[in-house]
Amino acid sequence: MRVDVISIFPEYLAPLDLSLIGKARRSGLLDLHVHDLRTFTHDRHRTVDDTPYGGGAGMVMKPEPWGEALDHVADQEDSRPILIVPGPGGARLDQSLARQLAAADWLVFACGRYEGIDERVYDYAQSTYDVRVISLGDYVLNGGEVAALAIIEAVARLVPGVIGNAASLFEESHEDGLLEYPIYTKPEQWQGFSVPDVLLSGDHGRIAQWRHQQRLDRTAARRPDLLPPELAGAPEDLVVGV
Ligand SMILES: N#Cc1c(N)n[nH]c1-c1ccc2c(Cl)cn(Cc3cccnc3)c2c1
Repeated sequence: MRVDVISIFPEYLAPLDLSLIGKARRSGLLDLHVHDLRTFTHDRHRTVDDTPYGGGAGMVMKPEPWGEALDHVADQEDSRPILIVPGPGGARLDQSLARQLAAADWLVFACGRYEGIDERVYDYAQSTYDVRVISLGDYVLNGGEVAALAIIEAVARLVPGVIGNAASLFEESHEDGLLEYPIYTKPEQWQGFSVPDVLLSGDHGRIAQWRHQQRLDRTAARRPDLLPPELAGAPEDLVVGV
């Protein structure tokens, strides 16, 4: 998978050099390119913003640098990439959308700042990109970089080979609609807290059943909205493993 990120703060994307994503880059599983939007300005001050037409607070990102940056990136390959523009008004990222994006060969992220990007950039990009506006959720960030980091991590980890133990993907929260079960490791006793006996039993059938029930209980308690329709609305103590 190729990923390009355009930002006025390219150093914000430095965490993508770390851990599993960094390893995926070094192994060639992830081909990541970060571009400084100011590279595509031509004035002495490398201007990327200006006052909004119609008045209003804050500044708007100028269309010209974005147009040049998006043309430059699109010229790198022959295929039609998905352009992801993080924005508070976008489609909310969830695991289903992450899986959809993980199937793409090429993702391009336009990380804006200020009050946002001139609307004509979205229109201009349609001829070359599959444009998607995506939000992390209903809270306010200062720009698109944090969202891009989250989306890239959520997507890249689904690319085969990025996560060493692919089996671990299947029982994670949100992968199949339920939250994850509690996990424990050594020591057996710690600060007066012990590991549930069933996990020490070696009875894999009982362990699997206990873990499934834990997932149902946790989902009922913390995220009842995620429960399958047949269990939605059931009293918490009646959400019994099915
Ligand atoms: N994704 C996401 C996301 C989220 N969940 N909250 N805020 C954002 C987000 C993404 C992109 C930008 C750009 Cl460009 C500028 N701002 C600041 C801003 C704040 C309030 C209203 N308008 C713009 C962004 C906020």
